[in-house]
Amino acid sequence: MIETRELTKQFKDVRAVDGINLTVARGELVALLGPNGAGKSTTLRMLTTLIPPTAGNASVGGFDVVRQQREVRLRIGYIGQGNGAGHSQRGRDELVSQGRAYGMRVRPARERANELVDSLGLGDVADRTVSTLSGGQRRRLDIAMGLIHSPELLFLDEPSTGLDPQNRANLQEHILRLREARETTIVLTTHYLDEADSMAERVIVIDHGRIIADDTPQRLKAKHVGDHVILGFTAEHDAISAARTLHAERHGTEVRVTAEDGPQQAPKLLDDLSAAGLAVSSIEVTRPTLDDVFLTLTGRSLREGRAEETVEV
Ligand SMILES: Nc1ncnc2c1ncn2[C@@H]1O[C@H](COP(=O)(O)OP(=O)(O)OP(=O)(O)O)[C@@H](O)[C@H]1O
Repeated sequence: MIETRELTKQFKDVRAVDGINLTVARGELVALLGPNGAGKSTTLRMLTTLIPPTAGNASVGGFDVVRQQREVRLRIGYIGQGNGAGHSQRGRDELVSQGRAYGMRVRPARERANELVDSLGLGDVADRTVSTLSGGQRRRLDIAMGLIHSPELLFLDEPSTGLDPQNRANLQEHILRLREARETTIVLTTHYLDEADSMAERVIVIDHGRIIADDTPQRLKAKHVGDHVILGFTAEHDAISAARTLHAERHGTEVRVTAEDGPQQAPKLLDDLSAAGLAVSSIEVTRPTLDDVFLTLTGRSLREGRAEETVEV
C-alpha cells in the first residue's frame, strides 16, 4: 500500500525527513511515534502529495506521489492537524460538499454522509452548524470528511491531540471500528504513548527524520527494555546473596532482575532463591512503556518538553 525509498525532505538547513525506507501492507494500522519535530507530519505530507520530497521516492496504492498525484489523492483520506470542516455549515452538508468535491453524485454522497454520521456517532449533532460542535465531535466530523470517498488508506495526523482522555478513548474506538468494518489501511501520527501502544499493531519510532525502530509495541518493549522483577529482602546481606545467586543488580535491600517475560520468570527466580535458603519479603514485576523504549534508544524521554494541552470539549 505504501512503499518509500530513501524518502527525504530538506527545508533550507533542516533535514526534516532523512532517507526513510518504509513498507506498509494493505490493512495495517501503523502509528508513527516520535517527539516534536521528529519529521512525522512532514512524512505524512509527502505521502499525501501535499509537499514533494527533495530526494528519494514514495508510492501510495501503487502510484507515485510526485508523478501521479491525482491517482494517489483519489485513494487516500487525509486528516491534518487543523479542522477541515467550514464552521458556518451544518456538518452533514459539509460532508456532502466534500463528497461532491471528490466527484461523487449528490445521492451517493448523501447516502455515504448519512452512513458516516451513524458510524461515527454524530447522529445528534450532524445537523448543527460546525462551530457549535465540541472538540471531540469536530474531530469525528473531520474523520468523516476524510472517509467520504471511501478511501483505501487513511492518514491521520495527531487525531486526538487536544482532546481530553474520555474523548480520546471514544475517538480511538471509532477509528478501530471503522477499520474493522472496512479494512481500511490506517497510518496515524501520535505523541501519545498509550495511543500508539493500544491502537497500533505496528509502531514506527521516528527521531531526527529517521526510523529508529519498527515493530509491534510488545516486541519493541521486550527487545529494547524487558520486564523487571524487583525482589525485596528484609536484610541487606540476604539481598547481597540473592544478587549473587541470580547474577542481578542490587540497590540496598532490593534486587532487580531484567526478564523477557517477568510474570512467567518470577516463580523460577523464587525457586532458585528458596533453593539457596533465601526468603523474599516482597516481589514486584514492572513492564516497560514505549517511553522506556524511546529512552533506551535515544537517551531522551518522549515526554520531555511536551506540554500536555487539552482543549475544552
Ligand atoms: N515548511 C517548513 N519549513 C521549514 N522547516 C520545516 C517546515 N515544516 C517542518 N519543518 C521542520 O522540519 C522538522 C520536522 O517537522 P515535523 O512537523 O515533520 O515534525 P513532527 O514529528 O510532525 O512534529 P510534531 O509532533 O510537532 O507535529 C522540524 O524541525 C520542523 O521545524
